[in-house]
Amino acid sequence: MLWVKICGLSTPEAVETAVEAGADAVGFVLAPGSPRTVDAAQAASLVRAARDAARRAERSIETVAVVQNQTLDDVARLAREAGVDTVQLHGDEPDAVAEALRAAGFRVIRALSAGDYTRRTAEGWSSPDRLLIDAAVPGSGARFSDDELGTAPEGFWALAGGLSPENVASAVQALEPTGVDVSSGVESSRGVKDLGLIKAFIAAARTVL
Ligand SMILES: O=C(O)c1ccccc1NCC(=O)[C@H](O)[C@H](O)COP(=O)(O)O
Repeated sequence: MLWVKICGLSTPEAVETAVEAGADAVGFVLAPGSPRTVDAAQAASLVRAARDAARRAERSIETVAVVQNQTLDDVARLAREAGVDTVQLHGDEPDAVAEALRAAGFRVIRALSAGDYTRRTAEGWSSPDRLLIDAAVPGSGARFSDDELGTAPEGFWALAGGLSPENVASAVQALEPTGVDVSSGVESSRGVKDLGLIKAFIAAARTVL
């Protein structure tokens, strides 16, 4: 089944809606400077809300801290204080950062633009972590064009960037990712999640076989 992550959540209501509607993962932006940014204490409270909702629904939920070009010490501290399962690296973090986070017990998602992914793999780069292929500016609501992604990854990879309840099914049919990730497409205005759009996105993603 398609893995579905709802990202950039900042209220318990939005977290509970995502979990109850069947999301596999929920993401919290711990990178500074975004209208979606939460601090570690807020993220910890959202992680608890996600786990409580998952317990009530008798299902599991993966909690993800989204970071970008922060130091390893900061990222490890934020992830520990927030109590997340997974760290999504959204910048130019060296592989050693991913390795250190794995050694500290976190799962890692490597987020790359389609162009960077294509360039890196052409140079022989590969990653032991799950991949998320995104537009050039993360969280912008922009889509990358399908031809920017030369050959899709072979293992797990999530498609992100400009997805919405209207386009998620056709995007999945075209690119055949293992998962999808959305933030802007489930917002009524930048940084403000719309509970109806969260439910509509998950329902639309679940129509794809
Ligand atoms: O959401 C942000 O503002 C953000 C800031 C810095 C690094 C990453 C950020 N977001 C990542 C995501 O929310 C998703 O992984 C993805 O890029 C969603 O994009 P979109 O649906 O186009 O908003």
